[in-house]
Amino acid sequence: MSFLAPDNIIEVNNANIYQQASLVLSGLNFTIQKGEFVYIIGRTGTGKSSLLKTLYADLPLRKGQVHVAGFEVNQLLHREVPFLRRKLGIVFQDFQLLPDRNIADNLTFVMRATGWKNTQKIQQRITDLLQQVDLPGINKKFPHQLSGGEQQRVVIARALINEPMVLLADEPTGNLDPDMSEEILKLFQRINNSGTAILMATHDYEVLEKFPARVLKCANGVIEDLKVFP
Ligand SMILES: Nc1ncnc2c1ncn2[C@@H]1O[C@H](COP(=O)(O)OP(=O)(O)OP(=O)(O)O)[C@@H](O)[C@H]1O
Repeated sequence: MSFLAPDNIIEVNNANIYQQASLVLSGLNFTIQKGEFVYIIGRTGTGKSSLLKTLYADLPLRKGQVHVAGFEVNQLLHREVPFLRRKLGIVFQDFQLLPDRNIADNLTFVMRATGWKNTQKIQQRITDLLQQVDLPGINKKFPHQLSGGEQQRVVIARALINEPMVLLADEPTGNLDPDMSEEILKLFQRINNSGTAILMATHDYEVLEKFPARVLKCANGVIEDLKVFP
């Protein structure tokens, strides 16, 4: 039996991360506290995405223990995974909005899938979320009518629907120019200031310099806790 310390949102103990038969990262030990902002850096192929996928139970953990938002990820049954995902917000590099639905319908789709039933409450939550990401009133627009940065902010709104305790972001600025990236980071800071922990994989050293925070570096099959960049 093991417990998540009350101030920790993520605990990783002696974990190995695999992709198929290959060991990508080994002997991982780190914790992330509630409300922390942490980057994962490392060259391409060093395992940043694989680590995030393990945290949201998209890759099985074969060795070690991982606790995320009160769930022991390595013990989760397949049917329990959605309960973990509801405690998380997940943001990827490619925006992954449904192209044939407007923004309100994109958000409603996820809300209904995660148990929201009351139409009035759904509409109110959409208004609040779009306000939160500085895109009020874009409900009826379609994804292709928005810039990349705007689409990414809608994705972030979608990730915030169920008030996650932690946001996992995989290269969220990977497809954006520097100004748009800065907007996304400012938004992340605001979200973080309101108490949501953020774990963000990135290659973007400009972002690290402008918005310094604790850094976990993936290299040579292990993770080094640099505390702060550089
Ligand atoms: N679906 C997969 N099947 C098999 N091997 C994979 C798969 N996805 C990734 N890998 C391998 O696992 C290793 C780690 O990849 P991963 O995507 O986690 O790295 P990354 O640091 O996130 O890279 P990038 O910055 O390019 O996204 C790489 O050697 C990669 O080739």
